[in-house]
Amino acid sequence: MSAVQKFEVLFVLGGPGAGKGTLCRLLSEKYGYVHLSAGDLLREERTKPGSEFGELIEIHIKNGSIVPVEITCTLLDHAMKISKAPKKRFLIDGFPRNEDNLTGWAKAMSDKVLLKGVLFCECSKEVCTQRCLNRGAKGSGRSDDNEETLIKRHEIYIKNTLPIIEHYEKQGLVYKFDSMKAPLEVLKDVEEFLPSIGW
Ligand SMILES: Nc1ncnc2c1ncn2[C@@H]1O[C@H](COP(=O)(O)OP(=O)(O)O)[C@@H](O)[C@H]1O
Ligand SMILES: Nc1ccn([C@@H]2O[C@H](COP(=O)(O)OP(=O)(O)O)[C@@H](O)[C@H]2O)c(=O)n1
Repeated sequence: MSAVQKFEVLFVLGGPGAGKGTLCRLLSEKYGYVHLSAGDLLREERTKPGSEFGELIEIHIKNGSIVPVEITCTLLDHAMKISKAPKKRFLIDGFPRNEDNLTGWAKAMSDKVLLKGVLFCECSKEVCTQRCLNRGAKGSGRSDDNEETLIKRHEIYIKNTLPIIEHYEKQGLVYKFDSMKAPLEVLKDVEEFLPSIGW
């Protein structure tokens, strides 16, 4: 009897506005990897009629704080299960973002998923902030692309997310690249890394 094939996952982390979503979209278009953005899934859940979590999610997003992992992990798990992509290779964007995300994921998902690595989009706070403000000015419609929330998002990134990246770094799982470069250059750098994980 053959062993059940696990879903393969790359986490994509970096500051708010570092370009995680942009990179994931490029990779997904070119290679067919499934892009799952934790933030997008939460925003979608927030607006579902009758969602019991809508209000709680909006409070966290507006405040720049992190939604409890039970909610986020359930959304990710469901999205992975219903994915029809032929190759079960997932880019999980913006997760895990704090200790609660990390432990909740390990508890719920470690049997089903093989973590292949962590892509770390390195970008200065100034550039990240400007990108989010531009995104807001261009009509992202996001309740968190404003200066006040961005200060909090950045603080949470430094205090809660960087230690998660360090945790994975100790395991030799992190691939760092300069996401201040133009999107296609970022893509090219990441493409050099992919063969090392067999993708
Ligand atoms: N490498 C890049 N160079 C310039 N602008 C970028 C780059 N990557 C993303 N952007 C722009 O910056 C904003 C934030 O990018 P996004 O991919 O949504 O970041 P994140 O998912 O990390 O929040 C978007 O408006 C996007 O078009
Ligand atoms: N794992 C996650 C990811 C996002 N979020 C929430 O969603 C917001 C936006 O996250 P995002 O990944 O879409 O955007 P960026 O802040 O990376 O630009 C965060 O500030 C959190 O409030 C969360 O609670 N938990």
